Amino acid sequence: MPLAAEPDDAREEGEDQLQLPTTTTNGGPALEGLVVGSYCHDVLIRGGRVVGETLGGAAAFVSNVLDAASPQHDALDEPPPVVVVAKVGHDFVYASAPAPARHPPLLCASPTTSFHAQFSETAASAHAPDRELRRVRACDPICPADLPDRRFAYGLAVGVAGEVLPETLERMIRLCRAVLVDAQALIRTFDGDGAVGHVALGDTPYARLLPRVAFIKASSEEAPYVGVETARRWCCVIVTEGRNGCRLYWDGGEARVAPFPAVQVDPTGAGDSFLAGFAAGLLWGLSATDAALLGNFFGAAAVSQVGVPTFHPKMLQAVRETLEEKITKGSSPCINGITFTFERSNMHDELHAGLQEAARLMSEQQQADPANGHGGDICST
Ligand SMILES: Nc1ncnc2c1ncn2[C@@H]1O[C@H](COP(=O)(O)OP(=O)(O)OP(=O)(O)O)[C@@H](O)[C@H]1O
Ligand SMILES: O[C@H]1[C@H](O)[C@@H](O)[C@H](O)[C@@H](O)[C@H]1O
Repeated sequence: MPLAAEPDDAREEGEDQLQLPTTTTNGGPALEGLVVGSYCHDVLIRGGRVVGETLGGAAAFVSNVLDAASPQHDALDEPPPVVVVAKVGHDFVYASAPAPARHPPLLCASPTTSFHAQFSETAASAHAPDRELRRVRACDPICPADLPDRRFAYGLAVGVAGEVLPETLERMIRLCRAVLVDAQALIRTFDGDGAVGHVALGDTPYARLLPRVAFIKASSEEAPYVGVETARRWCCVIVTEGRNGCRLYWDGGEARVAPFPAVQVDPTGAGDSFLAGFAAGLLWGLSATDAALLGNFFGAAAVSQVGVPTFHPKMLQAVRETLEEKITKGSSPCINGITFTFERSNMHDELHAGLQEAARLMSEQQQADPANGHGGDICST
């Protein structure tokens, strides 16, 4: 399978002079990540009433998880760096929220992207959306020239409003050893009213880039537009299934990965947090199927709070201890290898059990602080 495990070698003139990732004190390459996608304003509406206004944009959820869950570098005692390329307007109201404060966006003359999420009064089903999204404002797209001129260990293309242009994704592929893509960045359409729809990936200019992407993640609703059977010939496809966990499809195999229990108060950002947890799992050296456990864990954490979640230090400590205990010292980050391992390892079930313990701490935290997440339950009827 042509996984882009090395920086893409079809480079443009001048790109050979780009700075390679700096090396760490132990001689290994610094696993710097590149996240591309804009922050946005989310307005949550239910029964015609605004029930929440939050920071949104996949980049906010993704960087929140990567900062919390990436393995710490032994020598530096801090997670490897993540560079976020996001755009907002002067009207952006969340500049001091933790994720944008750590990863400041580029300021544009156009307004911040804004979504209205209309929640259904009835429970969602497997393939029916739990909310209808409308893009009411759109910031400028992110262009290739907005990306830093250096190489990264991995990249996440996580647009929400069509801001990751095909040429920007192509540039990411050139700069990053492995690129993970959220299908929502590629297949969303917006009608005159801003209502979000989907187009078949095969009919977009992104389709030709798929063989140079390592992983594409889609929700069950988006999966038919991605075309799992075709896409899996090119890269590993991950389909998230809400409270049922997820499935992985690669050329020659597939796996189902069990979920973690959660009391869902707001589904927003579940897919974003899943993808970041999955990437963090690869950084820890897990196989793709094992890394999806960490994806499911952070997806469950996201739905337990309204907006971008806050992780309790005890819960994060439990996650780290589980990973440190299960992962053999010296195992190299999967994302940094020549090829990826997809199959579940023989410690998959133990890893699930260890993370389940951390999930228990998370739900205790939620019960102790029901207002956690800025204002209650968006979902229940
Ligand atoms: N109710 C839930 N309970 C436990 N885990 C959940 C729940 N909902 C979502 N998750 C976790 O989050 C992952 C992503 O969820 P989902 O499939 O709903 O993505 P999505 O539709 O892209 O989400 P969003 O668009 O809201 O970000 C799931 O694969 C699962 O691991
Ligand atoms: O903040 C959310 C979130 O990033 C979702 O993943 C995306 O689907 C929405 O468009 C966005 O408003």
